[in-house]
Amino acid sequence: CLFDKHSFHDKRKRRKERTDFVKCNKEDELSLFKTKLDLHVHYEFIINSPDHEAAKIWIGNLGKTATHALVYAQLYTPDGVCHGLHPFIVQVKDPKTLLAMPGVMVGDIGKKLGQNGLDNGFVLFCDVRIPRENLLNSTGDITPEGLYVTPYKDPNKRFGASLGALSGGRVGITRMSVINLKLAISIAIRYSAARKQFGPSEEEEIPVLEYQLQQWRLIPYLAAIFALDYFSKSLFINFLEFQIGLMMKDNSDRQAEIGREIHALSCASKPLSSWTAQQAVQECREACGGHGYLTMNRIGDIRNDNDPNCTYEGDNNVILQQTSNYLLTWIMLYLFSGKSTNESPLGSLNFLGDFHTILSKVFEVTVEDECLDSSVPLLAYKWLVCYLLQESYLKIQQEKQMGKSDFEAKNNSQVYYCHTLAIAYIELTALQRFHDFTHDSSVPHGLQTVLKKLCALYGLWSLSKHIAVLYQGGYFCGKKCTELIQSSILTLCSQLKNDAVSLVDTIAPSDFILNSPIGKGDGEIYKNLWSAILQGKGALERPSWWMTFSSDKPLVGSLRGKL
Ligand SMILES: CCCCCCCCCC(=O)SCCNC(=O)CCNC(=O)[C@H](O)C(C)(C)COP(=O)(O)OP(=O)(O)OC[C@H]1O[C@@H](n2cnc3c(N)ncnc32)[C@H](O)[C@@H]1OP(=O)(O)O
Ligand SMILES: Cc1cc2nc3c(=O)[nH]c(=O)nc-3n(C[C@H](O)[C@H](O)[C@H](O)COP(=O)(O)OP(=O)(O)OC[C@H]3O[C@@H](n4cnc5c(N)ncnc54)[C@H](O)[C@@H]3O)c2cc1C
Repeated sequence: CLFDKHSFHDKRKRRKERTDFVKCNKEDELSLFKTKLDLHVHYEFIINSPDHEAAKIWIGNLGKTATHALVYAQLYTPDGVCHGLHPFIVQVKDPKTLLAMPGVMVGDIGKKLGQNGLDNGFVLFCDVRIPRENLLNSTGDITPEGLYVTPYKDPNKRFGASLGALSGGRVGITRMSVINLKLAISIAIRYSAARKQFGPSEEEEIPVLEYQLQQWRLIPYLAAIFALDYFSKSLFINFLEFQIGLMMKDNSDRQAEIGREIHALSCASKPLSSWTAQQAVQECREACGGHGYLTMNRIGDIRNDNDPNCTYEGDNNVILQQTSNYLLTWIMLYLFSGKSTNESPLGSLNFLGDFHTILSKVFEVTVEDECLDSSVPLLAYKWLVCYLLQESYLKIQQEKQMGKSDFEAKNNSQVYYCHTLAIAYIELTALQRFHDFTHDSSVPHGLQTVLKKLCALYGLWSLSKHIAVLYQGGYFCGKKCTELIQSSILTLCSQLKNDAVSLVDTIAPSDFILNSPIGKGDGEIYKNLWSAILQGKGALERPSWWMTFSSDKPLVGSLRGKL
């Protein structure tokens, strides 16, 4: 150490006055890491967490398994300047003993609602020294002379680039949620096709899937599987293109634009996919009646395992704001400043080039036959996004005119405006991509019919949640518009009902993986359920407490009050 003790402590003292954020593994958190970080002249960093509130918790694998952590910390240079969040590799455990390294307090946070196959940990640091090389330096570095250097002029841009790693997780979670959706719907549709209940006469009982209500509850989610499956794969391919650009050190404007668009898309695709799955799993649980509540049938586990997809890698409600910020930047840059519109590299903004024309449109469909096509919800969605974009922008301006700060104006414009805007934008993008796919000549003709129906159903059903805004902005007028959307949804559900089991067979994993007696591919729900129940541990045995209870049983009346 080139600092003498005195000067080192002086620096520590000055640091004490600051509250810094250190994020372990990934950036964010509920509990802040109040940490001090010094650059040592021997080019070591020193990390400290002043108290338990500074503990970073929830880190996947850190509780029991991981030996090294990626820590996001505020980087301070010896001149006292803070350069913002940077990623550091820190060894937290000895790989031979799995015991904590000196100065590191690391442990497991305990049982969670789900995902207990993975340990989540906490960590605190006390004077932990790490070499200068442990700073991952793609967005900022320290020279051998101890100077901070970065290729980014704007600290916010450097911060954004540093958070770019989170996009990959969000793209991944979008797909993970689709998998959960597939599992739950496979179980519920197979069960509903086999489970008979009531009927038109005393003698005849019909499968519950024959009921319009059951179809309306489940088949739109089946359509959502196909739409979101295609969309999430296409997003993953976009993400790969972006990663290849990063690896090839592509510094072009296009590469930077792809990064921003992926960020906007993934911050909304994760909410769309995880919320769709979460709502679907609950619907499936109820659609399977009491058996849906039996642990062995798996729906409870799927619900609990999908649940954190709504929270980790950024809470859905929080990251949706990143998407609406992106869209609002577009409107300010290209619309109100009078510049001509540009096309976004991944195409999700291209339709905004016709912003004014789209806004002047109204719903023109008059008969159900025309409404059974995905081009109908697609047009409506384009109008919806343009309208919500305009209204969100105006709402923020209005808040500012009332004297609100930028921070307050944004916060007060989320509900009914920016939040809905981000959701409508991602639903439109998912629908547009699936629509293009189902109309592509490379798709075999024999499959196109059913895929187009699924696409139309997904579009109409998603759109039906925005009916109030469609009337509010004048796209819909009169009750006929809603009637057409509703009757088309029911017609498509009924048309797809006979294909539902075959469609499930194309997406369900093997019975071994699905692991649900009522969801098995053979449809023998009662045989499978009966067999699983009888094989249950202790199913036919007396309760474990019986012996204790009967050998030490109080006499009847002996516990009665003596007075
Ligand atoms: C394979 C799948 C595996 C799944 C397992 C998952 C396990 C889960 C693990 C975790 O949960 S790890 C922890 C994950 N933590 C988070 O996701 C943190 C969520 N919070 C945030 O990302 C930030 O708080 C947030 C960006 C939402 C808001 O931060 P700020 O309000 O300080 O930032 P701001 O909005 O001012 O953004 C600064 C700039 O960075 C940009 N930016 C932010 N994130 C970016 C990103 N990811 N890519 C590109 N740009 C990004 C942003 O657009 C903006 O650009 P502009 O200045 O040009 O407007
Ligand atoms: C199973 C699991 C695994 C995880 N694994 C990891 C991991 O490996 N590494 C890691 O670093 N983290 C991990 N996390 C933590 C996770 O990333 C965070 O929980 C997540 O980012 C949400 O942050 P938070 O918990 O601080 O929520 P908070 O930000 O405290 O949010 C609480 C509530 O407040 C609302 N809210 C917050 N800010 C706003 C706002 N600006 N406007 C409106 N509403 C707002 C949110 O919508 C939310 O409903 C994990 C979490 C879970 C559940």
